[in-house]
Amino acid sequence: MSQSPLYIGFDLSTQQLKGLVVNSELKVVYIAKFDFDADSHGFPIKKGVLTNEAEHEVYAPIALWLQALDTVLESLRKQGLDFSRVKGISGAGQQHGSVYWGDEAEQLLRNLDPSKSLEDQLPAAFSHPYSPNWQDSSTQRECDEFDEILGSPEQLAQATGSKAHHRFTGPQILRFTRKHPEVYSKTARISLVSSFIASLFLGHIAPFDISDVCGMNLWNIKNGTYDDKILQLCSGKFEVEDLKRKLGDVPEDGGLHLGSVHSYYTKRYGFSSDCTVIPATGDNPATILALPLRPSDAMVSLGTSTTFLMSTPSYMPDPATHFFNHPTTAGLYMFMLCYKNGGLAREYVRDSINESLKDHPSQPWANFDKISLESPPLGQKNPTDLMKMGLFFPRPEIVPNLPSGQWRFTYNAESGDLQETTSGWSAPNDEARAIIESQLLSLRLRSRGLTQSPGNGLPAQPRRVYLVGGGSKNQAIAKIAGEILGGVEGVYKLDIGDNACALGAAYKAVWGMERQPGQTFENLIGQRWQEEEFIEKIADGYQKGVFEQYGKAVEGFEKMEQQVVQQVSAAQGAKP
Ligand SMILES: Nc1ncnc2c1ncn2[C@@H]1O[C@H](COP(=O)(O)OP(=O)(O)O)[C@@H](O)[C@H]1O
Ligand SMILES: O=C(CO)[C@@H](O)[C@H](O)COP(=O)(O)O
Repeated sequence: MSQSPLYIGFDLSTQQLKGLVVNSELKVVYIAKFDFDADSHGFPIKKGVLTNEAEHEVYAPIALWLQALDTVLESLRKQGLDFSRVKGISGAGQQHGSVYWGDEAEQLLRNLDPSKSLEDQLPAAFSHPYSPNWQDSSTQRECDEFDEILGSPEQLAQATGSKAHHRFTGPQILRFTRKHPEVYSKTARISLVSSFIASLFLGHIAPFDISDVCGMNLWNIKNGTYDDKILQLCSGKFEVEDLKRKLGDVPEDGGLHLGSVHSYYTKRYGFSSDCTVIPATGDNPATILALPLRPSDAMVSLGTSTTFLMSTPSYMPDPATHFFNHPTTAGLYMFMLCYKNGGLAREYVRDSINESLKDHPSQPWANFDKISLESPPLGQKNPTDLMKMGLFFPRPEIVPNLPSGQWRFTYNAESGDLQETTSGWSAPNDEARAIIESQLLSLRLRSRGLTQSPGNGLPAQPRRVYLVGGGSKNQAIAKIAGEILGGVEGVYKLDIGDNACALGAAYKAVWGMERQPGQTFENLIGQRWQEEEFIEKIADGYQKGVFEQYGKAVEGFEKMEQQVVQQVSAAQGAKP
């Protein structure tokens, strides 16, 4: 029994690298974490990234991730992991980030020396030492060009699953060709963060993953190929064939055996030489693999970003949302909403509440949670009071596309009257519940086309809402999520809380290695899944009355967003 196989999932996210080990029964046996700000040395980063505010650039040093990988493996060894039992490795990478490899990359990867660290020997493999981060918003010009190339943002979304977004890899590459033309011409290959993780383990450059490639604005989802017209645009003044070589092929099978782990890992850590690398995917696609998700379920990932995820057989792209190929199952898609102002925006409110109370409790969220739970929905002490709602964006937002700023409104649900005002607002306390509500109302507004009535005359809503990511520990958020999003069976959290994407990546490795011919991910994981052990109900879902009241608030919220977008466009002199 001691030799039973183990599988590792790595999660290379914005603020940390995690390694999580599971057995064939899907039980977690080891977890190691490297927090970029707290545990790294030699990088002047904040929250995992560097910024160049003048150009709205956000990027991460790649050498930091190399330091993190050896440290996480070392930590697993110290915990007693017998690496020889590990039969498969997969990973989850923050989406859209790109890694630029130079001419010597393949040779350096092939000849990794186990007596040296990755950080000591790989920096020369990169033509550029930084990876543009998903929080970057430097590519407005390129996004405009991408949105036009097929005729409209709608047509780009129809082809690639998304309209152009600042963080998407295609616009980022086009900007790179303009800002760093010499470096681009010296770049042999481009990886996503996901394929970068797989490459480090393989000892050569791994292909893109079938789901994560959809985060580039380059892949035609229905045709299953790169879109030639878009590639032509993306290559800028360079040859399109050269860009194709840099990007490489995209295998369709998310469980493909890419090859065995490089001898660096067998010699340095004791991995078995038959340990197999399975394609790593994006952190959001990996998150939906952390449980056998049904098409009627919703997941909300409360990480640095907030994302809303559903698995669906319907491909219904729209400029306000994202569709990706499902990471394991052909014919299914992942629907996603993504917000930049997630965890860090909530932290600002949390910190200003602690500051105003001059109270810095050991559990920093204690005051924020207490105040949110004591505040009535939408700030309405009486049903006739005006609803309070706002937008809280310390960083430029994705949906809606707005610059950083704060806007506060009151809304009369009976008359439809909406007023921009701070009167009646008591800052910062009213902002605690308001920021949670604001983020969740936006999710409800944009996902309502995908939910259905569960029957018995109930309104359309998810069957269950699963919360994952760092914020899933938060009781106040869970309660308000149930009130706003509903969920006939309730709001749940995974037993492993904020490690869902690493877990999904580990499950992907289990499936890749142990599946029978033709066996789907859902079938294999569904058979081994132990609901009572793996998930916990943390809040009620649908509650009659409050759900309907929030339904009225969604109408006001939509109006409020439109008004702010118009105001900002008018101020910028652009059309809305
Ligand atoms: N108790 C809590 N309540 C609300 N948010 C929390 C709590 N604990 C952690 N967080 C949030 O979780 C975020 C990190 O989540 P995580 O999923 O680990 O991040 P990543 O984006 O790096 O994957 C932090 O930004 C923090 O604000
Ligand atoms: O840009 C997106 C998705 O489109 C982000 O969700 C990134 O994938 C980073 O996620 P976290 O670090 O917050 O997990």
